[in-house]
Amino acid sequence: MLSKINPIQTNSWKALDEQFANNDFDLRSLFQYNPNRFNEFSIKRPNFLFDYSKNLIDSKTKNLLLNLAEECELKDAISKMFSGDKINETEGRAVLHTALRDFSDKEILVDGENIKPQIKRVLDHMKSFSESIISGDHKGFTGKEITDVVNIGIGGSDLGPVMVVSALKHFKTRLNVHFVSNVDGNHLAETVKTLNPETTLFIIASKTFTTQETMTNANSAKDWFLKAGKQEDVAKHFVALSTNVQAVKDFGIAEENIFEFWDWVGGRYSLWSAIGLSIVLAVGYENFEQLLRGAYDTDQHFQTADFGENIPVLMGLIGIWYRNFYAATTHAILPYSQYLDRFPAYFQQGDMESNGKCVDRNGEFVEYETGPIIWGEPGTNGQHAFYQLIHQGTELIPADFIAYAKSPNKVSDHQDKLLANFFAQTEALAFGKTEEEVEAELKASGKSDEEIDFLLNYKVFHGNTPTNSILFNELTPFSLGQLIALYEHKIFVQGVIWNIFSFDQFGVELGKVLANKILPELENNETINSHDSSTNGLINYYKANK
Ligand SMILES: O=P(O)(O)OC[C@H]1O[C@](O)(CO)[C@@H](O)[C@@H]1O
Repeated sequence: MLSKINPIQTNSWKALDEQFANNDFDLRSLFQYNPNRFNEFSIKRPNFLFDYSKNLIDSKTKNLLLNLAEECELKDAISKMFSGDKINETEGRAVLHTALRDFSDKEILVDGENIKPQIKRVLDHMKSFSESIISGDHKGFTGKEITDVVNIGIGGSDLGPVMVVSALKHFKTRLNVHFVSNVDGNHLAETVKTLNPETTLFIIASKTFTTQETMTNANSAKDWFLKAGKQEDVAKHFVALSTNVQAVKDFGIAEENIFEFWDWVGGRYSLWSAIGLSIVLAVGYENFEQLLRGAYDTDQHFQTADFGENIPVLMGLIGIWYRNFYAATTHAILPYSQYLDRFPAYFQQGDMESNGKCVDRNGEFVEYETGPIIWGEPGTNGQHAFYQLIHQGTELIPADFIAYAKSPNKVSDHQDKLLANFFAQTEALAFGKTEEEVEAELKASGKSDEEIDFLLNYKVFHGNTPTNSILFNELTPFSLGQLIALYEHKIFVQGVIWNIFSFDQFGVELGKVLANKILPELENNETINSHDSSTNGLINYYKANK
C-alpha cells in the first residue's frame, strides 16, 4: 500500500507556499545572477541532455520540492511499484509494466508467483510469430505472404503502438502496419479499401476484449475477411492480444493465436507487453527489444539516481510547482521531430487518464489541483498554430521541448533549421522582449513616436514561460524507450505526491454505460422522450435525418 499523505499538510508544501508568495521568479534575472545556471540545472546522460534551467525555480525551490517528495514517501512508493505491491488499490492489482522490460535476473512476484517466465514465454512467442510473418514463411489462406497488418484496438491498445510505429518509421520492415481504433465505420472502411484479405493480418488488441469499439471493428473486419476467405482460414489471418483468453476463444480465435498479458499491466502502460505486437511486426523483434532496453535504462535511473539528479522525479516536481503554485492548467509537449507526431497524443492518455482524479488515497475529495491538461503537436508546425497564445496569451503554459541532434534523413539544411527553431523558441519563451527592446527596435525601423506608442504593448513578449528541453543524440528504439519511460515515471511521481490512485480509470465508464443504453433507442423509429430535453432532441433529430 502507498502512504496516504495529504501533500498540502506537509511542511514542505507550506514552505513552498511561502516560497511562491515571497518570490517573483524572473528568468532573465535568474540567468544573469547565476552564470553557472545551465550546469546546475541540467543533467547529462550518456546519450541525451535534460536541461531544466529555463524553469521558474532557484536552488531553494528545488530543495523544497525535493523535501516534498521525501515527505510524501516517494522513495518507498517507487520501490513498492517495482517490487509488485498492489498499489492499484481500487482495482486490487500490482502495477508492473516495468517487469515487462526488466532484464535483470531477479524474480518479481505477484501473489507469490514469479512472473518473469510468463513474460519471457510471451516475448518468445512474439519473436517467433513476427519472424515467420516478416520472412514470409507464414502464408495467408491462398498461399501468399502477408503484406499488411491491421491493429484493431483503442486507447492503450492503440495509442502506444501508433506512436512507436510512427516514431520508428526509419526502422521499418517490409510490412505495412495500419491502425483502426474509432467505432466510426469509416475508419475501418477507409483502411481496408486498399487491402487484400489474402495478404492481410488482423491483430485484435484489447486488454478486456469487451471494449465496444474494438469488438465492433473486430467483427466487421472478420465479416470483410469472410467475404473472401472461409471460417477455417481465420486462424491464418487473425490474432489477439488480451488478458481475457476465454473471450478471445469465444470470438473464434484459436488459442495458439493468443498473445497473453496480465491484469498487472495497465492499458495505457501496455505497449511493452503483447500489445506491442504491431510494433514488433513494424520494426522487427530486435528493435522492439531495444525499445524495452531503453525503458529499462530509465527504470534503473529512476530507482537509483538521487532525487536531485533524477530526471522523472524532477520533471514531476517541476510540474507540481506550476500546477499547484502557479495554477497552470495545461502542460504542452512539443517534439521537434515529425517522427514523434503522436507522442503528445499518447501521453495525453497516459497522463490524463492516470492523474485526472479528484479523490485522494483516503477516499476524500482533494482540496488542491491534480493532473493538468496535456496537449501538443510537433514543432515547427505548432509555431504556426498555437504558439501565439503561449507567447502572448494570458495563460502560463509550461512546455517540454524534445529533439534529436542527428537526423536519419539528411535533407539539405532542414535539421539545422529545425533545431534553430527549437532553440529560438525556448529562448524567446524564457526571455521574451521587453518594452525597452521593442521601443528601440521600432525607433530603428523609422517609426514615429505616435506609431511606437500605439504598437508598443502589442509587440512586447512577456517571457518567463518555462520549458524543459530534452535533447537526444539520435532517435533509436533504445532512446525512444528511455523517453517514454521518463514520462511514465513523471506521471507516477505526480500521482504519488497528489495522493491519488493513478492506475484506475473509473471516469471513462459512465459514458460507456449510457452509450449502451442509448444504442437500442437508435435502432427503432419511435420518438424518444426518456432523457432530458436536450438529449431527446439530439437523438430525435439524428433519427429523423440518418
Ligand atoms: O484494451 P481495452 O480493454 O480494449 O481497453 C482500451 C482502453 O479503454 C480504457 O479502459 C478506457 O478508455 C483504457 O484505459 C484502455 O486503454
